[in-house]
Amino acid sequence: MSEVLDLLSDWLPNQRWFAGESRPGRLELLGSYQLRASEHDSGVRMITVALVRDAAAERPQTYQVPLVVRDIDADVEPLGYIGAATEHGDRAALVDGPHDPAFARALMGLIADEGSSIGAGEGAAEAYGQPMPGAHAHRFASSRVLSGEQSNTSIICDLRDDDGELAVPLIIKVFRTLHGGDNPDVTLQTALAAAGSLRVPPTFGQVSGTWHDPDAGELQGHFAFAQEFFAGVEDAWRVALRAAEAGDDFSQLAHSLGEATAEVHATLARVMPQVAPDQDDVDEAVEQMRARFGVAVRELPELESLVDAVDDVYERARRATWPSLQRIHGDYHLGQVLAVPDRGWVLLDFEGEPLRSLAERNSPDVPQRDLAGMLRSFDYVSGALSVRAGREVARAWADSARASFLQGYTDGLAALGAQSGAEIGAEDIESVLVAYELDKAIYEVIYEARHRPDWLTIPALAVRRLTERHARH
Ligand SMILES: Nc1ncnc2c1ncn2[C@@H]1O[C@H](COP(=O)(O)OP(=O)(O)O)[C@@H](O)[C@H]1O
Ligand SMILES: O=P(O)(O)O[C@H]1O[C@H](CO)[C@@H](O[C@H]2O[C@H](CO)[C@@H](O)[C@H](O)[C@H]2O)[C@H](O)[C@H]1O
Repeated sequence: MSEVLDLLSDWLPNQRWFAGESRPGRLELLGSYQLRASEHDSGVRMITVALVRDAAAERPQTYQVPLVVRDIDADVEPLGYIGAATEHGDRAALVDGPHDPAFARALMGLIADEGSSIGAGEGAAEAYGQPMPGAHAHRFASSRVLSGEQSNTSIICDLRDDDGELAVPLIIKVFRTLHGGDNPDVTLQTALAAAGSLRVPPTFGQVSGTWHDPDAGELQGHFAFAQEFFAGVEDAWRVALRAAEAGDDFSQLAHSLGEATAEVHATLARVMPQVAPDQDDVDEAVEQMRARFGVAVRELPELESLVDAVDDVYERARRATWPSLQRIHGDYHLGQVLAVPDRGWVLLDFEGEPLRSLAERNSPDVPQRDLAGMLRSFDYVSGALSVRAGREVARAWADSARASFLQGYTDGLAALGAQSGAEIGAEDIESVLVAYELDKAIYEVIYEARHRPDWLTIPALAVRRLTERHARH
């Protein structure tokens, strides 16, 4: 395995989902579990899923790396090729599992058959497949990795029914960074689907498991999540960008997006716990915002000059009456929403902000965090077009989308008879919303500084604008 770990140390930093800042030191193998290859997949010697830890990193992370070991002369998808290693005295090709149909087929089978895999030897991990009650498994036909920037790796599985006709495909998201505890992407979407919500894709099933962490001991978490895939459907980011570029009115779509958001919040409030916040909860939330601003100043020192203005916004929110806390989306933006024909808006990726701890992301939160996320996204549409044009464009478009979205949310809650926030004054709600909008823009400063420096001006300008607009007179 040491040869494989060396190969992975070189390969890992080039992956979009690698969370470290530089090449990892020697990776540590925490455990592994094996999947059985089907007789349909020839030339496969082994399918093993390695759980490796980048222990030398400032914040050590555990990654899930499925590996398909194939004959050295196998025809391998170039994007998935990791390298050659010696296996039982013989050279073999190592393939990143999601890029290999043998892994996709085996993973889908683990879920559909409610299978289990107990790794062998020291540091063995365990994995359990669990189908959603009533989910029907069609026959695996082929698979491919979803392209695009992703924090995880999603595999699209094309399926065939008993008559050999193409059936609705599946998307299996393989979580790359593992944490002990529930992954909200799985728990929230499964709860929404079980409640009959049409605002998330139908759930097919999940893989969860256990592994040993040298610091934390025995951990349990989610490894993969499978849902129906809406083929050929665009996300709202692309729809909105095109509309703004063409100067097309987006207010009806923004209004219905607000209604869909209200529907999801109302369902989550019904099926998951709700908590009335006390002053300690509020203080802690505001403290997290202040801490985040500190991190952003380290990424972009020019923000230091805004410290008093930022604090004014947060202090006003701290003194406000807050709405009930409940489970929310957590990292809501236009890229997380699909416009599905005959179904309407469908929400994806309930994992929460990748830069927050899992414990935070699994706690009841403020619905305004989601509203703020989407408002920031309208600003990003204008910002992305402005970066491209070299001058400010589409600001009126963003303002109109913003107003329609908020109106749609209010109308949606009213239509559902949901009370969230209704007992609280409009001024208090506004103070909380503005604080979360500012907090999200500050989060985006950190995110863009680390991932897309060309876009850093978009949230940086927003921080300035939001603090100016809400400065105390
Ligand atoms: N069920 C689905 N149907 C169609 N497209 C999907 C589906 N799930 C995800 N996608 C596409 O995959 C992209 C990434 O999915 P997401 O869950 O956000 O992954 P990540 O956590 O890696 O960012 C989405 O923006 C969307 O375009
Ligand atoms: O989708 P992820 O969970 O990976 O979210 C992260 O990446 C997003 C970018 O892909 C980032 O979103 C920011 O950019 C979007 C445009 O690309 C914009 O619509 C969002 O409003 C903006 O926040 C997200 O913040 C980050 O967590």
